[in-house]
Amino acid sequence: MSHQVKIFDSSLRDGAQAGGVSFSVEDKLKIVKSLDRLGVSYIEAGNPGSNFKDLEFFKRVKEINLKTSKLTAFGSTRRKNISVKEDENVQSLLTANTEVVAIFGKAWDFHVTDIIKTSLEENLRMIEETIRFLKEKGKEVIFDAEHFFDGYKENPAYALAVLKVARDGGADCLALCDTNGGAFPNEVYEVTKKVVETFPAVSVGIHCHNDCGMAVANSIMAVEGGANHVQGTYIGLGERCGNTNISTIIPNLQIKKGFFCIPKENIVNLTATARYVAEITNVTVEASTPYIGNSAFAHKGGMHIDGVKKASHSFEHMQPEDVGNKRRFLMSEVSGKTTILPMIQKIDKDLTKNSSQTQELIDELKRLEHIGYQFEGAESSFELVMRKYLGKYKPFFEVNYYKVIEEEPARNAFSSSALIKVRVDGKEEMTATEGNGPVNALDKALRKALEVFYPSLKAVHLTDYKVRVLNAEEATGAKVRVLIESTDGKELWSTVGVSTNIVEASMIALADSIEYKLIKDLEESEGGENNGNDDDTKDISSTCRA
Ligand SMILES: CC(=O)SCCNC(=O)CCNC(=O)[C@H](O)C(C)(C)COP(=O)(O)OP(=O)(O)OC[C@H]1O[C@@H](n2cnc3c(N)ncnc32)[C@H](O)[C@@H]1OP(=O)(O)O
Ligand SMILES: CC(=O)C(=O)O
Repeated sequence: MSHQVKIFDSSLRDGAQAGGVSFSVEDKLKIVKSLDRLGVSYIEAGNPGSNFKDLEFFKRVKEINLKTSKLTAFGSTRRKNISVKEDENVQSLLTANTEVVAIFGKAWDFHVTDIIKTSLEENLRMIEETIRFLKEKGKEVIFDAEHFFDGYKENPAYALAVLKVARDGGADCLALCDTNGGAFPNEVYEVTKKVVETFPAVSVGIHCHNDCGMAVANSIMAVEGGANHVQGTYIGLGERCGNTNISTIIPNLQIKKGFFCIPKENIVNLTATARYVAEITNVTVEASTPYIGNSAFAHKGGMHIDGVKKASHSFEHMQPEDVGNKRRFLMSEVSGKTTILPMIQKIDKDLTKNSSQTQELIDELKRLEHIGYQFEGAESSFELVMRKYLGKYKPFFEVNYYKVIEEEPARNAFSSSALIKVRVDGKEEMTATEGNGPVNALDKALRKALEVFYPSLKAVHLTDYKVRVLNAEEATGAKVRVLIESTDGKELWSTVGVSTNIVEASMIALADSIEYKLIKDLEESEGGENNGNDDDTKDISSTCRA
């Protein structure tokens, strides 16, 4: 049986100290449930002495029957010169009524004398008495030795004396905190090893901040030094530069180093949990986050994609599915033929890497990217380029004419109106609509006109619209790239348009989005691929205008 490292998640306490984060009680309850499902040992869910929200949370969390995690309330030792019983913060920890409490106390003599402004002896009493009191109340107590590494560097005897009184008070775990995030892995290893040797009968934990980008490395080195409890936040959120990222530390310890952190069958849920926690927290997980980020297994360089297709471990340290993530191949000007071949073969299965069309299409991809297109994330637009080039394209509609009018001040909620004329199978349809901006008006007008012929478009709507200025030095004359994301409730797809005119760039992306949906519908109804009109046109100019 592998050695256990207990995972202590503080997303809802230290994570809540991150700029831009504000959890509601409902958010906290949802995150508690998902971390419990994942199987972390402890969930430090709030600071009842700090605010009303956390007090309400600790009342309501009783409704949840946790299966694997122990709920933990966080607070400080008693204040100086009062008894523990008189201390409101300590009382609030009891009110929270959790099985476990984590309390922090100063381990750096400078903080004792200059920040909380008391004597070194009183600080030791504050720590020991608070822990003893909480133990007498039947709590499992984790002692967070705040600033332990900085304290140890300046006054090791005092830092160790702090741990000794915590141990004597009955602490179940001594968590060594790199509160300022300035420690380096070799120091963390040496100091943790010394603490483990000095206090062999008690669990030693590690709590790192990421100010030097070392939080995960430092936590690993603490475990190497004998720590068996790691604190952090699930997606690395925390004050300043964040805390040890739990979604990184779990696979590092469990998959790479052979420790037990969470039930084996839950490792596959690491990515979904990260996305869920991020969604509830209302933040975006950095795409490059190890293991669980959207780009953690995304390959862009043509040679890398070629290598991965031949043998995935040529450019991947592990299988993405093992942590519930996915491999992605990104299409761009640094792609090679291998990258675009699957999409080409979806349209024409007889083409190969050596077909002249494959080379011509990769050249076209690079030409379009050179003039400002970006197909990474807008593969649907390039699929249309390919279909047109390969003659596997049926023009579902033509836009004969459009006009957008802006009116300021607006007469009503709509400041813009659009007039559009489309032709489908020789029949013309003209519509006008209003919108809260020119693109909104155009989008509505285009779909309204085309819904007459293609009712399935009623289900399509935009989920994202992004504009990027490509050559800012041209100021208002600059070229812009518009990326839109659409959905029909079943699938998401992205298309792109480029022009010096933002309305035209949007129109290109909107028309591509509709074309893509219609091709998809046709393929579904035919139960296979759309072979279009098979007239070998190589006109791609109506999709991507140079
Ligand atoms: C490293 C960490 O993450 S530790 C946790 C830090 N997290 C937070 O601070 C978030 C929650 N904090 C809060 O809501 C508030 O700061 C409260 C409710 C705890 C305290 O609020 P206030 O009483 O108004 O005090 P304030 O925040 O201004 O100052 C902190 C006080 O705590 C004292 N203090 C700080 N650390 C400790 C400690 N380890 N033990 C005892 N007292 C401490 C300080 O000396 C200061 O006391 P003073 O008012 O006598 O000077
Ligand atoms: C306890 C804590 O959050 C710290 O010292 O960083």
